[in-house]
Amino acid sequence: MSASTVFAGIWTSLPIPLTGWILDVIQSMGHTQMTPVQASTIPLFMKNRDVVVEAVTGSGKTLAFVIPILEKLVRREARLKHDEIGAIVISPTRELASQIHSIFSLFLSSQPVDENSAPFPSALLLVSSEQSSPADDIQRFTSTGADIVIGTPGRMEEFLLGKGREVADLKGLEILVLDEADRLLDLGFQASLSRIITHLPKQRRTGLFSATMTDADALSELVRVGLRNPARIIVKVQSKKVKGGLDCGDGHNTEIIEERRTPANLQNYYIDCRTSEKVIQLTRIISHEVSRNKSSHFIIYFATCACVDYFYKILPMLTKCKAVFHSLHGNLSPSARTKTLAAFSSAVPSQSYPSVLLATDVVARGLDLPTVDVVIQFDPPTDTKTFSHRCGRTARAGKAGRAWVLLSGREVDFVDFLGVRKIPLKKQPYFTGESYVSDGNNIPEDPDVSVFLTQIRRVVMTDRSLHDQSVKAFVSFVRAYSKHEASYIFRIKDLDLIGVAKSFGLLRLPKMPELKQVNRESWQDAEVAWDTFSYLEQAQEAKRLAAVVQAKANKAEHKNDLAQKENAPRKKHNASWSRQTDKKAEKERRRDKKKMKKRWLASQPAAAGVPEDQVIGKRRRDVTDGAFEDGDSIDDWQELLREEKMSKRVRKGLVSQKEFDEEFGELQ
Ligand SMILES: Nc1ncnc2c1ncn2[C@@H]1O[C@H](COP(=O)(O)OP(=O)(O)OP(=O)(O)O)[C@@H](O)[C@H]1O
Repeated sequence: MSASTVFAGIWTSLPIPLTGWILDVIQSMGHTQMTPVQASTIPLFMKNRDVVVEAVTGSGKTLAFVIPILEKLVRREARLKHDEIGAIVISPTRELASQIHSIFSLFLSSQPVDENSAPFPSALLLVSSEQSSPADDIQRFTSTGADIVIGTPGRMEEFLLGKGREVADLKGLEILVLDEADRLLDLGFQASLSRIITHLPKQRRTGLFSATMTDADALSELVRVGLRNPARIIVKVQSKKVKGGLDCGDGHNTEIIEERRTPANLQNYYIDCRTSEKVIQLTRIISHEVSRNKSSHFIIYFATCACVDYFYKILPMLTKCKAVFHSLHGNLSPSARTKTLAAFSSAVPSQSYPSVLLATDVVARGLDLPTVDVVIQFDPPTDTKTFSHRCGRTARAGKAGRAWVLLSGREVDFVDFLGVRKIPLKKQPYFTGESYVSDGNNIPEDPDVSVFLTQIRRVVMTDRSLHDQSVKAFVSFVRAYSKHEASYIFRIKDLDLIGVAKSFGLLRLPKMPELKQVNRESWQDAEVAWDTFSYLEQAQEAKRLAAVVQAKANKAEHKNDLAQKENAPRKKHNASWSRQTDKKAEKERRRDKKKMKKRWLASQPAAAGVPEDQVIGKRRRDVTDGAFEDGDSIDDWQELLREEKMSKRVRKGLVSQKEFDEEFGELQ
């Protein structure tokens, strides 16, 4: 660590002296003194206390649990048996778990050879990878044994509660460490963590470590994680701030001491710009950092995996310097992630070839990349804790570092929001270009917005898959934006979506509900021959062409269907017209019958008080006698009889009027 770091004494000043070879390894790392978090945590954790530790990023928390774990295992009266596990460390990401594993390996590989006892076995790493399945984890454990097991929650659960149950003995477990504990106790990991913890013996020490372990987190989780009477260790950072204008009468400004939750050597800046100007500012920050501060190692954070993928393709065309770009996010395969991280961290960047890692929050926590000079948050994170962790990838171990965040419009309120949480930010003026003219009051949109838009579009138009990626990135960004924790600052309705579309260099606006009400005055689609706009990749292009043919066929079919449908209603209309005429004819026929019936009834004895059924009987007789001379068919008269009967049933309530009407139409 640099001279500006406050150290907390030499290693030999610890109340319980460290084992010789462990001390040697620490010295070989170049760490001559303890950091404050190490000086306060190591003695307590070694003395069987549970601990809840909060100290800023890059302050050396890893050794604060690695050393006590090793010391506990070394000091055991009896060595752990082959199938026994003595310590478990859980971390939220595979990268962080691997990093912790490599530190344990450094120690364990340096143990002295003892003729009387076997060396401590290597620590076992449980993370997802193409090379190692959960079955391999079991196989590695049974063949070599492991006193220390490190892993991500999912894989750890699979091991401890799955097949590992049959081969691993947890009775001797002495320590459980949750690194980035607040993240592990978040909703996403909660269920898995609870199952693991319930499975572990209660007689153990537990340590929770994080840079953002707030009191609320710690207290609410103590019971759940099974901590007993823990020691709460908070390492505070204080920095001097010159309060301008507070003149004490001697012409000097007053210096005040302020507490902060970010490393003392981290300078945190924000730039207020339009959404459409974000990419311009990003490229200018990189140029500024390279030329002014000789920075060569950058991490740039984006909101989503799709944004990382897209800007990984676009940014190299826009940055002035010849940077080497890397991309890392959770949708990449484990081996791609490992390769990228190795390439980025081992790169020997120079001012002329800076190394730039584009990433999502999968790289926000815990990763120790000591050479990172600058962190740029292209998109602000969804919560303040992540803000600290992202910034904390630079200014580690006492080194200087700078972090930048781009904020637009109402988002600037986020600065005060962070200030309250002891994360101070300084405003940095907008980086202007050569053609930028401002009249001081009314600042126009940077003319380079249209220059960049044209440039990005030119690139996008070289390959249709870039267009697909741009849309995917845009949509994913809008969706992510609406999930911000500080939703009253990051409001989707305040977001300048056209500005976002411009900075993404979209060729046209996608169809999405968020864009429905948007004023499109300042937007113009790119001129694209969509039918011939092709994919560079042959298989993908062949698929597109096949889809075009299919779409044409579908269209023709659809046209046909439409034509048929257009005819269909006419037919229906005709049909109904003809039905109407039929109905009319039927009506007339029935009216005639009715008249006939009336005439006939008038001539019957019913009029003289003869009961109805007898009348009908008489009628029937008359029918059969051929008493009617007007030539109506017998069928008609039979129907009249049926009708007569049914009307009687209606009157008795045995048949409904509706049924009657259905049967005899408007005869009534
Ligand atoms: N006593 C020490 N003296 C000098 N450097 C140290 C010391 N202890 C650790 N370091 C270095 O400090 C850097 C940061 O350490 P570490 O990764 O443990 O930080 P951390 O507090 O866990 O950070 P984060 O919160 O980001 O996970 C590492 O490069 C490590 O080698």
